[in-house]
Amino acid sequence: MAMLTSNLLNPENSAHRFDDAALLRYAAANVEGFPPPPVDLTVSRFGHGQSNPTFCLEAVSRVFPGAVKRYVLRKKPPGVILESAHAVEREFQVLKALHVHTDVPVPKVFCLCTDTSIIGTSFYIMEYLEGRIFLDNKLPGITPERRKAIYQATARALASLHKVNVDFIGLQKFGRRENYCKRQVQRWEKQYLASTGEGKPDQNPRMLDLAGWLKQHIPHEDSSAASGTGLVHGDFRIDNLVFHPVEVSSCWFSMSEGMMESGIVPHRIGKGLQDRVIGILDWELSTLGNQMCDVAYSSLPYIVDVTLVDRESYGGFEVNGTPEGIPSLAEYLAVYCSASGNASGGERARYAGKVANILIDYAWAFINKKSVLPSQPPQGILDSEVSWKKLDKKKEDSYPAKEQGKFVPSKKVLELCNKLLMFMENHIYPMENEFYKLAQSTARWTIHPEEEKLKELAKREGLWNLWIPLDSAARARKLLFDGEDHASAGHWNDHLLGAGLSNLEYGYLCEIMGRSVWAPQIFNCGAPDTGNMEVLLRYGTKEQLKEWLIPLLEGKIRSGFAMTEPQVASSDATNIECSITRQGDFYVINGKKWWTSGAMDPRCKILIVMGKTDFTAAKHKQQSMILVDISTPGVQIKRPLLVFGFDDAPHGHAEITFENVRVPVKNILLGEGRGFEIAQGRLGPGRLHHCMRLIGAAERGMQMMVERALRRKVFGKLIAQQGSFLSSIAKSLGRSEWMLETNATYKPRCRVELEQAKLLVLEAADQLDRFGNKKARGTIAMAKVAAPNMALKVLDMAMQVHGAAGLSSDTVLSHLWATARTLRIADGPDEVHLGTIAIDTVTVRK
Ligand SMILES: Cc1cc2nc3c(=O)[nH]c(=O)nc-3n(C[C@H](O)[C@H](O)[C@H](O)COP(=O)(O)OP(=O)(O)OC[C@H]3O[C@@H](n4cnc5c(N)ncnc54)[C@H](O)[C@@H]3O)c2cc1C
Repeated sequence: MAMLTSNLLNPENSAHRFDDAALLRYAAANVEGFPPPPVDLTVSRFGHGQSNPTFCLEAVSRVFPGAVKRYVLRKKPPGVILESAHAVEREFQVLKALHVHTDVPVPKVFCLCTDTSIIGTSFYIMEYLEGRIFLDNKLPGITPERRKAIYQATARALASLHKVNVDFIGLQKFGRRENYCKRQVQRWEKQYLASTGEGKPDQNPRMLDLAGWLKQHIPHEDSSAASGTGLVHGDFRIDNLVFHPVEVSSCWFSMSEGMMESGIVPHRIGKGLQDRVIGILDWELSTLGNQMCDVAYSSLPYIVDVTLVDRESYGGFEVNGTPEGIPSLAEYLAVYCSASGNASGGERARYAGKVANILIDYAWAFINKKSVLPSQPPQGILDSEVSWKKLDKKKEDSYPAKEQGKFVPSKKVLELCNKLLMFMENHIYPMENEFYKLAQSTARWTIHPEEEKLKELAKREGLWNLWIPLDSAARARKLLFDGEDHASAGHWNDHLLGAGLSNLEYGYLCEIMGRSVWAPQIFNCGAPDTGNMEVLLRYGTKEQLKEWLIPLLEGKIRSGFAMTEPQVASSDATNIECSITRQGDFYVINGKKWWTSGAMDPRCKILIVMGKTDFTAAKHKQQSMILVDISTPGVQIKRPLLVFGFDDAPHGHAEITFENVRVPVKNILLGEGRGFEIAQGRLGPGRLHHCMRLIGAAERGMQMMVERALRRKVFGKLIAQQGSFLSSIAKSLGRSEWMLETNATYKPRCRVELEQAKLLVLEAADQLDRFGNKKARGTIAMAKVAAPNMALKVLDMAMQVHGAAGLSSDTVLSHLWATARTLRIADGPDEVHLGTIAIDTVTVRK
């Protein structure tokens, strides 16, 4: 049975009696909303738990006696204790950071008092959470259905805290991330040795063997501060969680307009939030470190049962049977994976020696087991909202190495993929809301400070300028460093000229970046900068490279590409009218451009402008490209343009006029009349990147669609379970195609189209690497048609499954969709690519 929080209260323990008057004065001054004096204060102690003593303060206003307010006070134990033990200050710090900056369920903290004159030790006061606490992890007296939900909620709560990015909530110095397991084992061993032996309980040699084994089997990632490290609770178990207080009983009816229209009888839907965790308690052992330790510790009931009764077997659920409804260990771990993304006395202390020996035995038994997870996904898990598809996806996402095949990433690329996936999970997705918030505020045309910090982090992690193809990097290196000091060239090799990847290799990485509209720029891989840098790398002079390419490669400035003009059909670049006229040592530019992406960005310093230097030359020799410093007199940004209402702040798409803009002759790229040639070069790799990103956007849409379908119930069933039922209903009613599409069939269909498009994009990248831009153009054109059209379909279905939320700005779907839609025009209209494909096909046939 569940205990309510209030059932765990005992009358105050004399060892912890306070000076009520001092405490009242302190609370009135420091606790937000504390009843004004005169107040009667009752202090009772929570009986459960054995760490920092914890009390309930009940404040009753004498003026309004009905107004009872409850708070929780947590303090250090009285008497002399180790400096580092019972650090309520740290608990306060972590709770505050989590409550203010994240959705992790924790009580709100009001104040930390380090003045020992108030109650004798440091303490803090926090919100009182009335809810259910399950002291027995077998959940006796609970229905199987609720047991399942409770364990799932537990796994999700753990995942939520593990997803926290400590760098963003001020906890980056909360502990040392690396060598957590190693330090833990060393500490246990030391404590065990100190508490056994002469005059104390006997030493168990198997414990020493166990410590030795553990030290030899520390997971290799433990030594680094990267993957799998972050905030660790340190004591995560079900009895440290407060669940929503309402017992399950209520159901309610809902009838949407759609149901009324279709005449479908409403079903009982939704069982509410009763099994939601509303508070994770007891943060005394929290720190930064290897989060898998929390996962392992929370799985302990499956392995060993250390409740305080004598019995024959201390085996956990896996030995003595899992109580009906409680998911298997594999299922529990699946939910976790899927969602991620003092001892102030007490009975337990008396049993510590016995418990230690039981744990030693079970630890050895567990070590000798082969694997925790079965080779196949657990059956029936779909019913419990968990997506094995998502786990499969995660497997996919971890890019396991294979041995052969055309599109098999190398080990180096695999490593980069895994690093990038981790970066997305840890740094990009958690920041998306923040970035959107700023982009919708009045400060929309400014840069979020975290963006620049993340860029630095990406640089440090070697995830910078990955788009640079080998040949372009080689040219830049030669131009910039030939005859110069090798040390500085070495620095460049390491940091700024990419990772020496081919276009195909970059394809795998670019796809991952495309999953968030905010990601590419963090890795200095965003449009139009990559295309512009590519132009400079291929065609720039040494001087141009030094002046503009270097700051672009460093991510210090951004750039725009100004070709399209409002008054002419710009898909045919021979139409453009902007003039670039030579006058002595200068070119003078006059014209009007629009849709210059990135020009609104405060960091945008340089534009590549396409215009005509000779209106009388041959059709494809009239155009030139020239570098224009955006601050040159005569350059005027007129307005940002909107795409389906998105202005894409702070990046933006600008309308710009050029009035007698004078730029030095040295700014011309490659030479007069070479603009078309450069445009062809720029449209190769740079634009294939769009296709790669679109694959990523579709993957994200697909993943969100699946998650939603497995979570959301309509008419009494999960959307994912509606399959054939609704299909046949839809058919018999002759309803529109989406009804058929959005159910059993949509996922496989999307996947087929996505895989087709992905292979085509990879093929185009491969051809680009092997045959060059010109020969690969037919396949590139195919990819440019296929990718946005596929992404639009997948994202459209994802939006459909999300209902109204899919169309709102509360999910990333509508923005991803809008971006994908622009690319059927912005990347050159489909029709132009189809024309290229036709010409290419005819030429090949001939
Ligand atoms: C979000 C966004 C960002 C952009 N960013 C930039 C940028 O950074 N820099 C820049 O210079 N431009 C940019 N553009 C502009 C983009 O490159 C142009 O819109 C595109 O080249 C088409 O030119 P247009 O709009 O003048 O259409 P038009 O050339 O007028 O074409 C209109 C339509 O005519 C049809 N059509 C065209 N050619 C053919 C054909 N051969 N056969 C059959 N039908 C055809 C197609 O249906 C096409 O959509 C951006 C556009 C958008 C929407």
